[in-house]
Amino acid sequence: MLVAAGFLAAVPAFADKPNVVILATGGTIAGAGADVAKSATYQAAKVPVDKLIAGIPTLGDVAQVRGEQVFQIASESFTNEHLVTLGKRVAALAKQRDVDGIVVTHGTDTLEETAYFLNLVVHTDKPVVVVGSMRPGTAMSADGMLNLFNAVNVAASQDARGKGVLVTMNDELNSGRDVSKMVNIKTEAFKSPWGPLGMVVEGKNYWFRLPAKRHTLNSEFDIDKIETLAPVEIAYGYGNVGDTAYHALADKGAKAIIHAGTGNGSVSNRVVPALRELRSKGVHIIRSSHVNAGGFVLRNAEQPDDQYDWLVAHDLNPQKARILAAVALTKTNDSKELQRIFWEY
Ligand SMILES: NC(=O)C[C@H](N)C(=O)O
Repeated sequence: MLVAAGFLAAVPAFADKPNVVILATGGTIAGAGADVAKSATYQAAKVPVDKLIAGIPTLGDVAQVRGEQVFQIASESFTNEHLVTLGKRVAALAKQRDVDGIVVTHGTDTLEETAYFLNLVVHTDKPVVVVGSMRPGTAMSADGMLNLFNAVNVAASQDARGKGVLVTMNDELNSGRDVSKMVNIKTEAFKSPWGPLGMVVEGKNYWFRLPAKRHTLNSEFDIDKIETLAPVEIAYGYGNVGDTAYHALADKGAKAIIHAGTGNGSVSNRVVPALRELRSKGVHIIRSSHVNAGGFVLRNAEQPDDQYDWLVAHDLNPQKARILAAVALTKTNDSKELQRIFWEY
């Protein structure tokens, strides 16, 4: 069962404090290891949200906090159905007058996908903050406690409103649109290719820039009108690549294939004929780049997108491009419209 929503925990606080709801989905921030030395070998998604909240008594000084256990999973197991369920819950809470901000605790493996998804589909200017940790709470120097404390502070603050979905990891305030997991073993794991929006230090936000792309209230996508996401898959580009994966994904019903390309989103000449054939059968081909520090793919760079009617993901990495395509295809199948959406979001 996907949903186990329900009131689970509350931290006593003064009535004049902002109301923050923590939606817990699992991940390492809810992880547990066999002993304090186990910072990397542990089990994710073990600790319930009431225990996470109880572990940070100072949260009560910041906000009236209550928790809901939406899922208890490692984030690599997130599906489109999880995204839609979570998005609808965030949107419903954001409409409540007695909710000032929302925190989503999440595994870090797909945190960047969920944060971008919520940024695209939840119509609110209230702070929505997605947070995880790289070490379980049972480990020495666990990072989840401070990350969650920061997230609640940001969700409770007026100055975080209208900035889109945010991610608080390692004291940085990053846009959910831009941020990506860059390394899997350090607490400084999340970076945005265009830099953080700000810092959160000792419960205070320090802002340096604003998101330029459309999000939340200014988005044409609305989770209240979305029941299912379009099937979009990713295939990886590398030396000696063949076209088997592309054909297999299309045969299984992919409406779009994100080409996680080399360099400029380049496509091997061993693959080009297959992609042209799939496009002629109606599958959208979206070129992105899997370069580590952030790609930048332009139309007609390396491949004649205008001639082939392919799309480019611009600076979105393959997994974020999948999210945008899966959302956008719920509204349009027109390639010009889809390309406009990729420039605007
Ligand atoms: N650090 C983490 O949270 C990793 C974990 N596999 C997850 O994404 O749930």
